[in-house]
Amino acid sequence: MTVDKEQPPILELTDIGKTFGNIRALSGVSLSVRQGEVTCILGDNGAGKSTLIKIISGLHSYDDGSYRVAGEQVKFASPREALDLGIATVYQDLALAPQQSVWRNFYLGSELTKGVWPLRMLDVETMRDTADEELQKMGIHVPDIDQPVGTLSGGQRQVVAIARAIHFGAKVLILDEPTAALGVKQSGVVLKYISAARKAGLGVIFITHNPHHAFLVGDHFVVLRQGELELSSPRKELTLDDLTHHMSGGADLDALKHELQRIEPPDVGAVHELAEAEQES
Ligand SMILES: Nc1ncnc2c1ncn2[C@@H]1O[C@H](COP(=O)(O)OP(=O)(O)OP(=O)(O)O)[C@@H](O)[C@H]1O
Repeated sequence: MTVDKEQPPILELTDIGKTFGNIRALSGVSLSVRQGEVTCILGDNGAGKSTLIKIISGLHSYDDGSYRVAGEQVKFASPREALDLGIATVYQDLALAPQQSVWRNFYLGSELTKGVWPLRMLDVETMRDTADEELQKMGIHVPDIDQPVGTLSGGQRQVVAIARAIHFGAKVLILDEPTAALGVKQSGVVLKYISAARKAGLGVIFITHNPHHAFLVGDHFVVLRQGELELSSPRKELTLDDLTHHMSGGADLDALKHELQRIEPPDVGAVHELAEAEQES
């Protein structure tokens, strides 16, 4: 899909601030998400990533700034309101029922029924066939649509959750550290479906600690540091080295390097002599 840069972003956050008591979790954070693009949000523990996605998905309100969806100012009172505008979040725990079949999980919370009360019943056949069809359409091959979702690999479970969000009309897909608990091969499976979601025209927000994973699929990169923007850059203005540098402290790391260069290195020989003298005495 070609992205029309003149189109307004589907999500636009400007100068967002959030405090919890006297902890300032976010301050002056601005972010635009466009359809057909993957926006990566990176940052260390406590940087504010979760707080930011919880604001975007309607779990938290924001204290300062503005949040627009398709140009309209919003202040969500619940995740349901965000979902109604097509903002879907796939959390790390996936909210799947491990003992239930793949197709049942695909429809979890949105089950189809047939017949009229008092004979209303689950429309098992349609759900089973549609889930199978939808997964295949996205190129997701699960060995058996009837197998419990808990028997799939971590990567396959992630992609079932992604396919489900897309099927139920997500325009923006928020993925909360989907590769964090996965090995290289399984991470590759998930990254492939992040690309597929972008190709399908969704705006994808990919939260990760891993600059290598981000750089494989990202169009725009945001690094948070202690609740503030350390970096916001399109792919064409950035290398993987730049991104890794910003992730590992950026300006602070440069200052430390500079400081270390100024300090005389310790005289290791003198330290040995001192230790020997102490042993002899
Ligand atoms: N509900 C809350 N109450 C109080 N403080 C909170 C709350 N949620 C987050 N914080 C604080 O806000 C800051 C940002 O936390 P947040 O969880 O957003 O970071 P993060 O980047 O997602 O970290 P991690 O990668 O460890 O999940 C931290 O100092 C955290 O302790």
